[in-house]
Amino acid sequence: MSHELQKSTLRWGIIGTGLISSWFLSDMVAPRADATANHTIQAIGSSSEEKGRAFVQRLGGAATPSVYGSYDKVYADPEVDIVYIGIPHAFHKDACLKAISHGKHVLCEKPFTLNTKEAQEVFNAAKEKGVFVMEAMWTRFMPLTVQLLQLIHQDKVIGDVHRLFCDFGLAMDLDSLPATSRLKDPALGAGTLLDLGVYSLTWGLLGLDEGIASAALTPQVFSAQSISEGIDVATSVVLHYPQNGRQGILTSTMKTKSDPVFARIEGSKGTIFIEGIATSVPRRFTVVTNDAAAERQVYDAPAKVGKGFFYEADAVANDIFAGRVENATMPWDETLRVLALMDGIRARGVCQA
Ligand SMILES: NC(=O)C1=CN([C@@H]2O[C@H](COP(=O)(O)OP(=O)(O)OC[C@H]3O[C@@H](n4cnc5c(N)ncnc54)[C@H](OP(=O)(O)O)[C@@H]3O)[C@@H](O)[C@H]2O)C=CC1
Ligand SMILES: O=C1OC[C@@H](O)[C@H](O)[C@H]1O
Repeated sequence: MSHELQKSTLRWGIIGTGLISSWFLSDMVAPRADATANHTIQAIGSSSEEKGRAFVQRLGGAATPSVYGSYDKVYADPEVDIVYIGIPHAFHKDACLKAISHGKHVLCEKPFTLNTKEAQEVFNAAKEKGVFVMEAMWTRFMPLTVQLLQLIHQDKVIGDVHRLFCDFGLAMDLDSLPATSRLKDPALGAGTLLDLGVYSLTWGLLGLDEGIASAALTPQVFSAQSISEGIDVATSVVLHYPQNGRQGILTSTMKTKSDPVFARIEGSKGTIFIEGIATSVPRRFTVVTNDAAAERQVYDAPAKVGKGFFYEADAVANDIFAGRVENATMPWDETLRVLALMDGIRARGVCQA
């Protein structure tokens, strides 16, 4: 690395000033009683300095970052420890590689890259440079997710898991969006699988099997995608585990909004219902056992301070302070595994919408 990392505070450079960067930044500057690391917003990189300044002003708060009218200046800023990449999917790989080449650590939004090959290139570069890199799959870091997985896999509150259903649907009026929107333009990596289905797939993988990365079981995958104007507007995936007969039915769509109860996990002793404002943000789950006399158990997320991006950010900071280049909850092999499944789903074939 080109500078000595200040051990007590992780200094973030954010590239892109769209929706996710605004959410991430506001979480980073919000005071929190339960923080396990300190963060500061050191720099913002935008396609224009004016846009970057308006972004900082709009968000207000305590952040007084350097504002640059280019991403390159963020990568080159010696005061920046880590680059947060909040730009369209198609640009993730290049942004990661540029940040890494300047010796920066990287937290890159989901999907990490467009495909496995790109991700492997980034991880190879990170390995060579000795920097930390992680896909920002924030849902995995939320305390409610961690608690849920503990109850399923260690405490076995619903016995043997049989099936898991998960949906992420948003009703998007694609006609009203400009052709350049990241949600519409195939060249930017648009489509439900990479944008929304990655969460349904994540819940399926985590709920049906306690192993991740190389410790995970390999499921058979069946899938169908509805393609319209070059992007998948709906994707359905069935995971089948021949090892134990478990099945996951995992869907994403741009046509309709998911029910607030976005997932259901059925086991030999009961069922768990997961709900939230989006499939990426679980706020509550309910355990209903087959024992008719038993009370249903409701588990809520901790009282809301921000959106919840600080859980992943704290984990990243603590890894970096400890000298680790990967995170145990979202290691490189896990990102590669999810991308490989999505590569296969897209290669498998499609129907016109
Ligand atoms: N974790 C989560 O819950 C969420 C994650 N995401 C992820 O975050 C990333 C960005 O999504 P989101 O913030 O919604 O996207 P937006 O369209 O709101 O913003 C993207 C930003 O990227 C920059 N950009 C660079 N090149 C382009 C281009 N050709 N077209 C459009 N924007 C460009 C722009 O910033 P500038 O002009 O300042 O450079 C723009 O504001 C994606 O990977 C997405 O999947 C998105 C929403 C939620
Ligand atoms: O990650 C996401 O979650 C929320 C959605 O609004 C967004 O399109 C997607 O990128």
